[in-house]
Amino acid sequence: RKPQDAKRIGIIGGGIGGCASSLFLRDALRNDAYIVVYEAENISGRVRSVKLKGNEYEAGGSIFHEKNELCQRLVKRFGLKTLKDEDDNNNQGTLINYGSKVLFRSSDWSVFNAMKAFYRYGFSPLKLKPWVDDYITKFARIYDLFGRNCSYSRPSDLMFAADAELVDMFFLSLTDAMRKAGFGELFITEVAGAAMRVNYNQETSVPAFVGSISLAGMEGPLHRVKGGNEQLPHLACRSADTISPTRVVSVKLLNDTRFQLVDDAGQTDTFDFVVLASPLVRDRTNVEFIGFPVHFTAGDWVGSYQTTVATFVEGEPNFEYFGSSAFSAAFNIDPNGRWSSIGRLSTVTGNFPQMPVWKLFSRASLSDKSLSEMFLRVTAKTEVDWKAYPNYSEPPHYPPPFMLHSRLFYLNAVEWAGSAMEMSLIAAHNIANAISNEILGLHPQCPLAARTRHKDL
Ligand SMILES: CC(C)=CCC/C(C)=C/CC/C(C)=C/CSC[C@H](N)C(=O)O
Repeated sequence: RKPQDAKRIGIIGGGIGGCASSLFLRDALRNDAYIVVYEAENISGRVRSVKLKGNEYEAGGSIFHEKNELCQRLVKRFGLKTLKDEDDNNNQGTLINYGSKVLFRSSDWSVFNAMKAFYRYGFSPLKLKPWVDDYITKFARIYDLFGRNCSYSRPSDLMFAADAELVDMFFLSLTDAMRKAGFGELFITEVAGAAMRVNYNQETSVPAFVGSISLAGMEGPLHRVKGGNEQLPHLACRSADTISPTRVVSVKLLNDTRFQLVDDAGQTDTFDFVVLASPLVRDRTNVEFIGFPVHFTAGDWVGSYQTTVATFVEGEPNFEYFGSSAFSAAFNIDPNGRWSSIGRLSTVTGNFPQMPVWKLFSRASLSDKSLSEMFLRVTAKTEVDWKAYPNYSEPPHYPPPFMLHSRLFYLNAVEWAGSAMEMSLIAAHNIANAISNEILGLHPQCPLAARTRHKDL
């Protein structure tokens, strides 16, 4: 094709999903596409590190699972290395708390610990890994589907094509799914509760799909990119022809095949395909849609996002406040607790600074008074406050479609199944397959989608 014939693709949002969409589209379409990524704030979005006293720490999307193939492939492709997110050799134990009451304490997986875990939770700890691994294996069939160029118009269709059981997990709470699988009540409340709190700042009443992702994020093996996860979106975004440092304020349907985007600098551009790679958030009308059918603009797919505050503190914790002697990490399952989790951090290069640095997650900003109760000494601190994840206990109760309208895709729909770096890459790959199949006239033979079974989707 001549450059002027290249299809124009506008990507709204330069987080890991938007940047990966650009990369996967470039892979599939080479010079047949002209790609613009709009990002007014920072490329890499919620996959970001913060600086404290000259060192950098992961502040947002911080880990991926060893079996997360798309993350692994990008790491390899960009010539990066990973750090295994394993305990440092100075691990001083992990606590599960209800406020300042310690419910369970582990030091490492010694025989003694296994006995303690058995005493409190029975056989449940032994069941966890096989249960989570089974879902990870089912989930991994997505990579075969992508290898065949398959794409689906909804997250539930994609999951169903990988394995029907994955979709069943959208309709059960984590608590119910774990009960059904024979896990004990105390284990669900405390261990699954701790996983949900540290990964999503939410409870086990959320759908089992995101719940099992959160357990996978506790079980591991887990990795992160040496030097910082944000390198992945930054390097992926190099595949775009233009990065526009502006915010798209409206998407207008010009006719059935073209869209007009207007940004906050007043620039207008037209595109053949649009990828919305930014969450549709209630009370924060980020993009106006003009000229679309009414059902599209009714807001059924707009949800609320959970505020998570990450506070980074260099200092000495007041371990007594957390009801214990020294520890490396603690999770609080009290739903009204001031803090959700606290853990000692290593830098993005894997070093533990001499003066320990701690990351606290909470639902609201921690006042100086609270911090002075939690720490005997604070020598430096910084805070990142963001709408980190969907609020899974509020609508939409199952994920919105990827395809909002012919040739208009919503990447962050996938977050309503589960929010994780790999999930954004999966949505990006699915959308890139859909767009490139249409441009190249490909019609791959793909397994059936969910609606044949789940009529309500
Ligand atoms: C369906 C299941 C059980 C797994 C799917 C595979 C998958 C997406 C695993 C991801 C595990 C993981 C790294 C979870 C962390 S959750 C969010 C976290 N706080 C972060 O992004 O840093």
